[in-house]
Amino acid sequence: MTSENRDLTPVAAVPAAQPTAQPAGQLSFTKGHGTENDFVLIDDRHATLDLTPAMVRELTDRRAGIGADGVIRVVPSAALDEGAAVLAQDPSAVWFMDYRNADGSIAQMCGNGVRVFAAYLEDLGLAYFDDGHELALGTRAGVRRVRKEANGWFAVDMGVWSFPGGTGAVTDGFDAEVGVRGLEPAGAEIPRPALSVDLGNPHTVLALATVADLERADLTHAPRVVPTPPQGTNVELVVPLGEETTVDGSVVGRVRMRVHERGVGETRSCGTGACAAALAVRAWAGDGAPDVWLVEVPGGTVRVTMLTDGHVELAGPAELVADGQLRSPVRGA
Ligand SMILES: N[C@@H](CCC[C@H](N)C(=O)O)C(=O)O
Repeated sequence: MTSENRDLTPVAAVPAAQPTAQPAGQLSFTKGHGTENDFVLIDDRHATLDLTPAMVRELTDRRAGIGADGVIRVVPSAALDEGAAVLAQDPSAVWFMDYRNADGSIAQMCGNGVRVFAAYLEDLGLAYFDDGHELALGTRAGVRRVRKEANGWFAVDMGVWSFPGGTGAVTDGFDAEVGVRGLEPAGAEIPRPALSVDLGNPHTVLALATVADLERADLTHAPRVVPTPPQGTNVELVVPLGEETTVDGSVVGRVRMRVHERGVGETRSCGTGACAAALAVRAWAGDGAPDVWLVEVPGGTVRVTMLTDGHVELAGPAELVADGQLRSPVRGA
């Protein structure tokens, strides 16, 4: 089939009598991950599922449920209140990534999730990436555009980023403080200067001196951020690893990162967090710092590229690993 004659029209507009993708009492799912940031994916193309926070907690439970860092639901943009702004921005963004953290909370954006969502849409036959096709999709942070690279990675334009502390507040490179357990002897938790970065969702980046410091950090407890962000924040601990020249002569920066995610805890990767880490380290490095950064996380490596229009691009793998069906209905109690 060529790109000209594909019909990827969402089915939100079809009459209610059409069969639903998720019949009552059953829930089919797919499990996927992006650099080991893992998700339960649900095909709700007919927008029939009332996904409650309690259901999300049941699904993501690593002992009593399927287990994941979050849940991602495929739903037509036209079926959600938040989808109206997306469709006004780009009418071709017909599918919406309804992302939930493992604790049931809603987040505006998930960078690894967007890539896995794109792979899932492709697997469902709801999107294609051949012929260099770029997919527009809806998120709570606005429209995101995704393309597939020759190596199978997905590259996402993550939109406009900012340092919410403002240029004045970050002239010395910091606008917050973060205390992390495990860094100081005898349980002390000394606040260290950090930088807030907005990727549609909130991040606070703290630089550490050595990889040994990074490994010593205890992220079983949420780092203490001051001032306390009203809606919480994701905290990235980073160690800049320097710059290297690639075979094509370009210079890339390298960063090692661990993350404590809002609404989840420590995860093995965070795509928006990787963008925040690269943006912060690049700002701290000053003029002449590279525009391309490889961010090493416990679950793999992603690439972050500064685009010319004030946007940032995230690229990395997306894997679908299993399809399944819940044996008992999700109670959502
Ligand atoms: N893992 C995601 C971020 C998910 C949302 C985050 N926990 C929040 O609450 O903002 C990513 O890959 O970006």
